[in-house]
Amino acid sequence: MFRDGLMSGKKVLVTGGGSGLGRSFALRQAELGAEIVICGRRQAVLDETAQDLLRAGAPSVDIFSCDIRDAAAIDEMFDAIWAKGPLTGLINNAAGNFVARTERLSPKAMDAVLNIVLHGSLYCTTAAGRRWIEGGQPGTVLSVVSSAATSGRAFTVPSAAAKAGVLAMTKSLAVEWGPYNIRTVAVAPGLFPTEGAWGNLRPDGSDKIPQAMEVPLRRLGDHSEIANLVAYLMSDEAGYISGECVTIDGGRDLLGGGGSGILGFFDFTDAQWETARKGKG
Ligand SMILES: CCCCCCCCC/C=C/C(=O)SCCNC(=O)CCNC(=O)[C@H](O)C(C)(C)COP(=O)(O)OP(=O)(O)OC[C@H]1O[C@@H](n2cnc3c(N)ncnc32)[C@H](O)[C@@H]1OP(=O)(O)O
Ligand SMILES: NC(=O)C1=CN([C@@H]2O[C@H](COP(=O)(O)OP(=O)(O)OC[C@H]3O[C@@H](n4cnc5c(N)ncnc54)[C@H](OP(=O)(O)O)[C@@H]3O)[C@@H](O)[C@H]2O)C=CC1
Repeated sequence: MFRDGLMSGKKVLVTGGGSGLGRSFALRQAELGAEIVICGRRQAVLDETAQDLLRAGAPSVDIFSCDIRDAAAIDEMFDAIWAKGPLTGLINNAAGNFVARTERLSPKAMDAVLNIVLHGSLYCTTAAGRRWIEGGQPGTVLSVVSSAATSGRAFTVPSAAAKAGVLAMTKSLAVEWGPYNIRTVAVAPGLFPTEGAWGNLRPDGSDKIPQAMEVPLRRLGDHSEIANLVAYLMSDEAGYISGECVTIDGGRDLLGGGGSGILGFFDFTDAQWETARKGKG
């Protein structure tokens, strides 16, 4: 689909790039010639993916065990990256999310999600932007949001609120940093199977109908479809796109309110919520 070497000369950090969609984004850009940096909390996951990235063709791969809730740790990571050469792009992909009745959330539970998604994305974005501006270098920030950012989503309220914040950040910085030749864009994925999303968001009994039936195109997304979109948006071919959020969900958001998958939770019993919370769902 793309010319060989589309991403040659690029160096991209994917937060949460060791697994799930982030891993697929990193792999696709490695195939297209980008140097890759990934971070996450689990060292073993990062190590394994680093080998896959080299095999895929990345000219270099760096990994950082870094919790993006920690602004100081992020700054250290960015210093270490810049010491070897500046990034050209950042993908805010790492996230945390789970289903719960909002009125029962503890402050710690709210913070767990907000600190990863909203604070982590803002810390990483400013860590990159500050360095690009000081160095007089262009850059691209792509943030992975969801249709919850615009439509809201019941039972995952901290995530919806955080994603809305990240989308507002994207649109705000497209203006503020445009004169520095820094682009900020977003993608809003629909249903793309990953361990994290399916493990945390689909406890037993929550699917009233088969998941594919929540989608007008009658199927789930394939990782290659969103990885190609992300590669395009990160490339110079998308050089005039800024402040935009591209939805890639087979039309699911147009069903309204986060899809019919929500309906199962209205009838959840206390026992089902407890099972979901313990991760057995
Ligand atoms: C398929 C369809 C796609 C549908 C498509 C819809 C797409 C929506 C868009 C977003 C999708 C995604 O992000 S999918 C990505 C999902 N991936 C992940 O979540 C992976 C990373 N997640 C995590 O690490 C954890 O789940 C998370 C809890 C967020 C953070 O872990 P921590 O170890 O930091 O936190 P913990 O110490 O375990 O918990 C912190 C507090 O949160 C509470 N807590 C934890 N889980 C809880 C739960 N289920 N219900 C209530 N409360 C909970 C704990 O009790 C603690 O509060 P106290 O008891 O008070 O101490
Ligand atoms: N899959 C889907 O259908 C959808 C996904 N999305 C979005 O796509 C993105 C990827 O989701 P998905 O791949 O499904 O999620 P996963 O849970 O599978 O992956 C999340 C990644 O983020 C990392 N991560 C989580 N918390 C932190 C942290 N505090 N610091 C550093 N890294 C962290 C995890 O690594 P580790 O645990 O090792 O830290 C993991 O590699 C997210 O932004 C999500 O909101 C949006 C809509 C739908």
